[in-house]
Amino acid sequence: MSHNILSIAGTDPSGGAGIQADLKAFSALGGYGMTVVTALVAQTTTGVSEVHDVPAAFVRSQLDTLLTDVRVDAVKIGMLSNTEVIEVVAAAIDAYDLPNVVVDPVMVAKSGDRLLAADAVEALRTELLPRADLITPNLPEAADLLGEAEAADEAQMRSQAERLLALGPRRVLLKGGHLSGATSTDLLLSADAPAEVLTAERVSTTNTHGTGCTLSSAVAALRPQRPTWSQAVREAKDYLTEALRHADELEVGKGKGPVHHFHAWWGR
Ligand SMILES: Nc1ncnc2c1ncn2[C@@H]1O[C@H](COP(=O)(O)OP(=O)(O)OP(=O)(O)O)[C@@H](O)[C@H]1O
Ligand SMILES: Cc1ncc(COP(=O)(O)O)c(N)n1
Repeated sequence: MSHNILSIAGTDPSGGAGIQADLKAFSALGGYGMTVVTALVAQTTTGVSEVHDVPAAFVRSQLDTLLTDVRVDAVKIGMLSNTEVIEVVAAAIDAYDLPNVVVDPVMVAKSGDRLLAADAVEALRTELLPRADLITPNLPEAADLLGEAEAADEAQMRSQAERLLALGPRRVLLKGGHLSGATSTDLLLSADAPAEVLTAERVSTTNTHGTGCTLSSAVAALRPQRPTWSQAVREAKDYLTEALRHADELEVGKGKGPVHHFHAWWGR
């Protein structure tokens, strides 16, 4: 059986993050990829120069057009720009009863540029988080969602993940990529299963553009093919680590380059 995986996100012309990264991960992991574009972003490995938001009504039009035709087996949600777009996406999750909803609460690109309006964090917290089967915040996003300081160690990550779970998502994957050390550790917390610590070797590379997009998309692609969320998340993390290990083989741009999707797949 084939699986249709939808990305609702913004673009990256350099192909390392956003919808372009999502499609690469879906394809490499055996999903049929589809997209609803929320924002056109002029960005590359060195940063964002301009953002052109797609009007919320046209995001709705893309969703309605697609979802009245095609069955969706999992959804990855990335950059949503503003409150209106968040409301449209939340309404579509309900109206079409979308399954396996993975929300990557994208707020700020690695370059420091904002991808979500500051006044839209509240809508993300109240409208989208409770509709998510899994959320995948990094440490600054977790802090922003909770209105707290950033976690500085694994113990603080654990207590923040618990408070994020209380905001309504079925599961939380809190990513520790922004901490330092020999390993890069994430925490998976859910209401109905024991907490899991996912540890991987910290790959020595500056080519980390789109790691968050890749991880959340890999989970969405794998979830319909695996019996549990835990299994999908663990394999997605392995996939990302492999893609990071081969990132330096690519020659893309002068800044933080992308991870290597297809090599990651060949390595499996
Ligand atoms: N150098 C690295 N080596 C191995 N894994 C890493 C490295 N950097 C990040 N990761 C992993 O990549 C995933 C994304 O991590 P991170 O916390 O950096 O998220 P992010 O900031 O959302 O990514 P992005 O900036 O692309 O949105 C996590 O699983 C994290 O553990
Ligand atoms: C459209 C879009 N979505 C998400 C990210 C975050 O990825 P990163 O933090 O690695 O730049 C991005 N840069 N662009």
